[in-house]
Amino acid sequence: LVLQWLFRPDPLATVPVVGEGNKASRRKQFVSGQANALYSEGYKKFRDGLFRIATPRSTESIVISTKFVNELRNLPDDVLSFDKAVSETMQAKYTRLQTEVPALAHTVKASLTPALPRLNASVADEVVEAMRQELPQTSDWTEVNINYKLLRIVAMASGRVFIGSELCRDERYLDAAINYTVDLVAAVEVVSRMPVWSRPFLAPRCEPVKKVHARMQQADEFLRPIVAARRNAEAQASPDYVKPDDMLQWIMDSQKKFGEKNDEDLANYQLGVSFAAIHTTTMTTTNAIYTLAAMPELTPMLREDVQQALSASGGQFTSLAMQKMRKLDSFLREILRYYPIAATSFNRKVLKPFTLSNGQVIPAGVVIELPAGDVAFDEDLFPAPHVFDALRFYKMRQAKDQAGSGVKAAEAVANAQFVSVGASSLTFGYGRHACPGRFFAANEIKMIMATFLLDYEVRLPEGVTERYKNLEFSGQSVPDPTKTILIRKL
Ligand code: HEM
Repeated sequence: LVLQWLFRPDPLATVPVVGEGNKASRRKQFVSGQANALYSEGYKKFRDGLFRIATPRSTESIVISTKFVNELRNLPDDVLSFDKAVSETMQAKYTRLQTEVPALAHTVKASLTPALPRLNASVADEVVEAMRQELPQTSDWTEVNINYKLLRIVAMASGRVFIGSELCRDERYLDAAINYTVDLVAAVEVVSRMPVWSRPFLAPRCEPVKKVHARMQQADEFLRPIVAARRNAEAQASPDYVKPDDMLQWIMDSQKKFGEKNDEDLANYQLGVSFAAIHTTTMTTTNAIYTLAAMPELTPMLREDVQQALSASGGQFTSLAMQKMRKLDSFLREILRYYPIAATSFNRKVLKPFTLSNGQVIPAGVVIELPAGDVAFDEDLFPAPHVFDALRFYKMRQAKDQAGSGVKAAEAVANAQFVSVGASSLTFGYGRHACPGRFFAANEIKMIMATFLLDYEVRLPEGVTERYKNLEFSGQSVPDPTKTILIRKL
C-alpha cells in the first residue's frame, strides 16, 4: 500500500512549472519579489493551457487559461471553494480572518446594491465633507500624500453606509477600518515567509499576528455598546425610533436567515467589510489620481464629462448622472486594466477533483487561479496594450452603439464598463463570487473623482517627470503609498 501510494500517478505531472528548482526554492522566488514576473512568464509560454506556480500556500497553484472560464463558472462551491482559497491566502488559521460568512456577500448584494439610488445623496454628502476636511482648501499648490488622504475619505464615505452617519467620522472607527487591513496584510506577509512546517509554532507567537488579534478585540469593544444600544432601542419599540439604514443594521436584521450573531461576530463582519472595501477602493482611486497628475491633458476632457452629466441632474449624484459619466467610467476602467491590483483573480481551492474539457484532471487540494493581470495586457484582447488610453472603453462602447445588436457588440459592451466582469475583465473576480461591492465602489469612486475634477487641479511635484511606479510584491501591485502630489483648490 505504501509503495502504491508513493508511486501513485500524479495527475499534474504533465502540467508545466514556472520558476527554478524544487517547490521550496520556487516558493522563495515567489515571495522574494519575482511573483509577477513568474506569472507573466507562465502566461507567455502557456497562454491557452495551464501552468503550475509555487505560492506561499502549502499546496501549488494552477493558473488556468481564460479559455476555460465558462466551464469553471459552472462548478459548484463544493468543488471550487472561494472561502477556502481566501482562508489559505490570508493565513486565516493564524490571523483568525473569518472567511465563511455568507451573510456578508448576501447583505452587499441583497441590501446594499439595491439601496444605492436611495443612499447616493448621503454618500455624496459624506464624500464632499470628507474631502473638505482632508484636502487643502487653498489655491496655492500644496504637497499631499493623496493615498493617505484617500484612505480616510474612502473610510468615511463607506462608513456612512457601513456604520451610519454618527460613527463614520469617529477616529476609533476610522482607525479600525483603515488599520485592520494594514495589520492583517503585514501578518500575512510574515507568516507567508515562514517555512510551512514551522507556522503552527511560530505564527501564533509573532508580533504582527498578535497585533491583528488585539485589533479584533478593540473592534469588538468599540462595537459592543453600539449594538447593545440599537437592540435596546428596538426592544423598547418607541414610536420615535427610526431604525438606522446601514450595513450594521441590515446584518443585525438578517439574523433569522443566517442564524443568531453574537456581538463578536458583528464586529468581525465590520472588519471583514472594511477589509474588502476600503483599501481596494483607495488603491483604485490613488492609481487614478497618480495618473491624472502625470497626464494633466486628461483633466479638461474628464471635467467636461462630469459637468455635462451633473448639469442634467441639477448637480446631484444620482445613479443616472453617474451612468452618464461615460468618459470618466472609461478612464477608471482603463486604470483597472493598466494597473491590475493582483496578478490573478478567481482564486479557488479545489475540494473535489474535476476534468477540464481538454482532458486535464485537476485534483483536490490545489488552488486554481485566472491570469487577470496578464490578460489585461494581451494584445489580442486589447490593441496596443502598453498604451494608457483613457478613452479605450468609451470608444468600445460607442462602436457598440453604432454596431447595434449582435454577439460581438454585446461582448464589447459587457467588457467595457468599470463594473464589467468577464473573461477579459477579471479585476472583480468571476462567477458567483465576483465582487458584489463593485457597484458601490464604482459610485463612490466616481463621486470622489468628479468632486476632485471639479474642485481641484493636480500635478506631479517639481522634478518628478513620470507617473509613480506601482510597488509589486507576492503577485500584488499597489500604488506607492509614500509618494506625494501637488494639488490646489480652484
Ligand atoms: C475597486 C474596489 C474593489 C475591488 C477591486 C474588489 C475586488 C474583489 C475581488 C477580486 C473579489 C473576489 C472575487 C472572486 O474571486 O471571484 C471580491 C470579493 C468581495 N468583495 Fe470586493 N472589491 C472592491 C470593492 C468592494 C467593496 C466596496 C465591497 C463592499 C461594499 C466589496 C465586498 C466584497 C465581498 C463581500 C466579496 C466576497 C464575495 C463572496 O464572498 O462571494 N468589495 N472583491
